[in-house]
Amino acid sequence: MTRAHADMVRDIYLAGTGGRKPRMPTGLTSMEEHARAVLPANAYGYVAGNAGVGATGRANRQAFDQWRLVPRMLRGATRRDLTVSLFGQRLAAPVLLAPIAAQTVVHPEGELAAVRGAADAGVPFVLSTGASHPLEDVAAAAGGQPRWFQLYWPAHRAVCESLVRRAEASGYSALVLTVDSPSFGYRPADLDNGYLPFLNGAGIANFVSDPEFQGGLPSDAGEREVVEHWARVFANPGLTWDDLPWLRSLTGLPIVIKGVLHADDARRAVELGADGLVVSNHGGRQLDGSVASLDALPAVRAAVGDGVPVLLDSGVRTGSDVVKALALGADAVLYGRPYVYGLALDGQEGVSHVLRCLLAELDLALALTGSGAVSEITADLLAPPGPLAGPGNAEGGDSCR
Ligand SMILES: Cc1cc2nc3c(=O)[nH]c(=O)nc-3n(C[C@H](O)[C@H](O)[C@H](O)COP(=O)(O)O)c2cc1C
Ligand SMILES: O=C(O)C(=O)c1ccccc1
Repeated sequence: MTRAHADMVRDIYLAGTGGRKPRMPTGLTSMEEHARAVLPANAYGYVAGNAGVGATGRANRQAFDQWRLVPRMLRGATRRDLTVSLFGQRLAAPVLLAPIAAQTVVHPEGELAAVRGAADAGVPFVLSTGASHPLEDVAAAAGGQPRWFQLYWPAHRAVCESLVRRAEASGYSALVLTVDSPSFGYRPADLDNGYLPFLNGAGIANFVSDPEFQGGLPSDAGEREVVEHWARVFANPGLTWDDLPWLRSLTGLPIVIKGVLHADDARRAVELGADGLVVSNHGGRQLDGSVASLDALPAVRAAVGDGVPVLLDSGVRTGSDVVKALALGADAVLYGRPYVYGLALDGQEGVSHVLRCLLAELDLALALTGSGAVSEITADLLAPPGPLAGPGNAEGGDSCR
């Protein structure tokens, strides 16, 4: 990296003096309202929607808001090193794009544009099993840039193995096994809209392109039969920890378990061969009323010790949020909905714009906390959590969008 990310901010200020404005908003929480204005209501509801009354969605944001950073002065802040190492891979920043299914519902190019935007910013992309494009096509669009594959473990082991082999063959360098969705949560927005993206084909590309999946279908199967077969194969509510050694024996790729919130589950995952964890409540879309991810993080970190990579998602919006997550024990974060709003607004450009904003803000947050490198972010940057103040927070804070 030849220029600090924060140089982008200076460029925008300088451009501003010439009367030019950036085409997209730079406020990372305002992406959402801009995207809402351009998206059909059902697509917006699918992305922004939470489970139940949205209690966990709000809790995710409140957890970030109640921690305050204590900036440190005069430590020298000309250069910041944002890079981190995970599973022997060097990352430009402690940020990856979260797996988000069915992205053609917000932009016709879907994950192809998103992965290109991620590659522009040097940020790894985590592709969902429920992607709108086959994983091989997304790998090709990524060029040489790093990518991980998120696995929803199908009901049929042959399909599971096939997805893993395809991911290996296409250069995905880690598997993210999501364990918090034995079934999808109770999501009123989608239920009210009668909107399930996979029903119109947006989230089943990795299945219809899979030889093992195809093998379970008559050759003349119609659309309805394909979706019904998908519904049988996709979900695996019977999965238990006892299945994990089979996956472990199947692949040499690092296995990262996503959706862990309890210290005992974290320990168990690691005992059974997981290489890393994502502390996540699926952005408040699964069990409404469940604990905020950030609140669950310290106990998970304590349970597995310092040697195991622990990532966090759910509610990360700003550079300061990334600093808070790292200060509380995360090695990196998954960035979710905001990049999908960028995708909705301007495809590949929109995604890279959102990431440039995030990395610029993170770079500045390091400068302003007197941290020369990500490794210098420690718990002593945090003030004890205090009560939330201000009219916005009195109503329950930002919604988690
Ligand atoms: C529209 C949408 C689709 C998602 N699809 C998946 C998925 O296919 N697999 C998965 O593991 N997580 C999925 N997630 C969860 C994200 O990976 C991540 O945990 C969540 O978005 C974090 O919350 P945030 O975006 O509010 O920060 C999805 C989230 C959203 C918003
Ligand atoms: O909406 C989700 O959270 C999700 O995980 C998903 C997965 C597959 C298809 C559609 C949504």
